[in-house]
Amino acid sequence: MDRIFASLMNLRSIVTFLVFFFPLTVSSFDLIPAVFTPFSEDEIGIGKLDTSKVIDYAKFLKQKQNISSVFVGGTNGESLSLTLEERKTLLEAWVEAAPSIGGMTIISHVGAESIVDAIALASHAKSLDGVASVAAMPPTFFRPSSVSELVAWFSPIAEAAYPLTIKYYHIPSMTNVAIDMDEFLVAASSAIPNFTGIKYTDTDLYTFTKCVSLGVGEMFYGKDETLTSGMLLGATSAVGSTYSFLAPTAWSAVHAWESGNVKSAQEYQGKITLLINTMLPYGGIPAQKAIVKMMGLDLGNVRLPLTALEEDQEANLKKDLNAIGFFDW
Ligand SMILES: CC(=O)N[C@H](C=O)[C@@H](O)[C@H](O)[C@H](O)CO
Ligand SMILES: CC(=O)C(=O)O
Repeated sequence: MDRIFASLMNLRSIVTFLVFFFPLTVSSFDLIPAVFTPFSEDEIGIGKLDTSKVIDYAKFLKQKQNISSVFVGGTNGESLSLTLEERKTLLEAWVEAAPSIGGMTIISHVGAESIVDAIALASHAKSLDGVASVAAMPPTFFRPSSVSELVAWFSPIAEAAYPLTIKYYHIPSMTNVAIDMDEFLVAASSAIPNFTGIKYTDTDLYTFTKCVSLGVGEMFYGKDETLTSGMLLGATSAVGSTYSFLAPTAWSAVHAWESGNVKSAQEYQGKITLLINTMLPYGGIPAQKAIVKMMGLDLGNVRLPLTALEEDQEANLKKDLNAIGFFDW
């Protein structure tokens, strides 16, 4: 008994020593994968939403990628190729899967071509117990063309999401909506009570910096190939496709940067960029789903008009990934 007590006291002094000399700086910077949507084969070859795979996906993220937040139904989730019902079902599956891995922070993308659908998705997200916040990209066919049009379109969606918070999802390479984000940030912050910032997927770092300098809202960074540049400029978290399978490397980059080890952060960033350069020629989403499959999690196909890699392409991608040493990172 005495020996146990003595060793406990020893343990206590060791812990006291560690805490005193190595104070834990708990970082709030989060890596949030923009999760892919699982499909299974169907008779007509367009892919059937397969939510039965979500639970394995959640476990994979937690156990192999040290991830506890997800961005559901965004670009890489092929949201604009899903029906409204499918998008709701998908979100419900993530909400149901979360407790099995001890909880997850779930951010739901609710943007849609019809504002009516976007409002319906925002209300649906709010109605579920387990969605932390939402984000919305603008319509891409009839596009808002000014800050005021964008605020006018965004406001009712934000209202439907209230009291959940909402971010604007800026991804001009896909939406062709290239409105000045610093001006929008100012206008949206004053007009919309639950607006909390921008998920920023663009290479224009000047505008990103202007947004950060305004000091209103959070800026989520969406270009994995320059994650650490985003951190330097003031990103508060990052949302990206590669954090479904490259998170250990990305976490190393984040931690190196946070502990002031710039050289090491550059090296990890270099790996992320190398992976993306290797993967992109095979096509973004199909290639990344193929990588996840090579790591033991089969999320199935993609939905038309996207097409999955042919077997030989998959083999070549694997060869290229082996050549850069990815599977040992
Ligand atoms: C255009 C696009 O889909 N961007 C994603 C996020 O928003 C990124 O996560 C990219 O997939 C990633 O940076 C690789 O290029
Ligand atoms: C990467 C990202 O944010 C998306 O797929 O929506």
